[in-house]
Amino acid sequence: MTLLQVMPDDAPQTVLLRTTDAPTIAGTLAGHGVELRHWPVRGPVTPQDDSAEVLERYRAQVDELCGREGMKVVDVARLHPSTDPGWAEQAAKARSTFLEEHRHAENEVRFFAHGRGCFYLHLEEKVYATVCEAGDLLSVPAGTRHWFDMGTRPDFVAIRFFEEEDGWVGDFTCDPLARAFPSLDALVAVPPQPAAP
Ligand SMILES: CSCCC(=O)/C(O)=C/O
Ligand SMILES: [Fe+2]
Ligand code: NI
Repeated sequence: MTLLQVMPDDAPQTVLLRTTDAPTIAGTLAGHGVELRHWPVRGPVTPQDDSAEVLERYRAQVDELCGREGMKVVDVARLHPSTDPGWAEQAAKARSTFLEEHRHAENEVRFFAHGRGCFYLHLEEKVYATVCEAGDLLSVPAGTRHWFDMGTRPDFVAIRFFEEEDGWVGDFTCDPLARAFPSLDALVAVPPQPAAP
């Protein structure tokens, strides 16, 4: 389930908002220029399905988005749990790549075709932890401070959209704050609180 948890950037244990309500999530993020939309999920993705086939399933939406937003490069980032020796080490290395706060020179546009991951968006003086799941299309404005957690057991397939070949390159802020915030595993382990009457 898509989830948003908002925390002050200087008090990671203080939860200002925690919601799984899709309109509330989209509305809260839209107030900061971040778009969260949904595409219908076109079937499950298994580790055996190749990336070109996954892209082909979303061809119409991908082409429309590229035309509208001037995206020229599309790729598929993915990781699935495996019993292969060395997988845990490979997963930990992949995870650490995105765990430090960074910015990109272009919009970060990602569609989850499978699994989940959490984008932590550092907007003004708050952190918006946004857990995306299959069907979520997130668009984060260029220059937004953020980091990404794929969890200790990464399982996701994400279509990535770039304006330039090197659009994925991050400019790291060297701010260690990311380490103080709840991980993806911790965020999804907490059951949603009932709404106040
Ligand atoms: C879900 S795609 C991998 C994460 C990524 O591309 C990125 O830039 C995270 O900040
Ligand atoms: Fe990023
Ligand atoms: Ni998987």
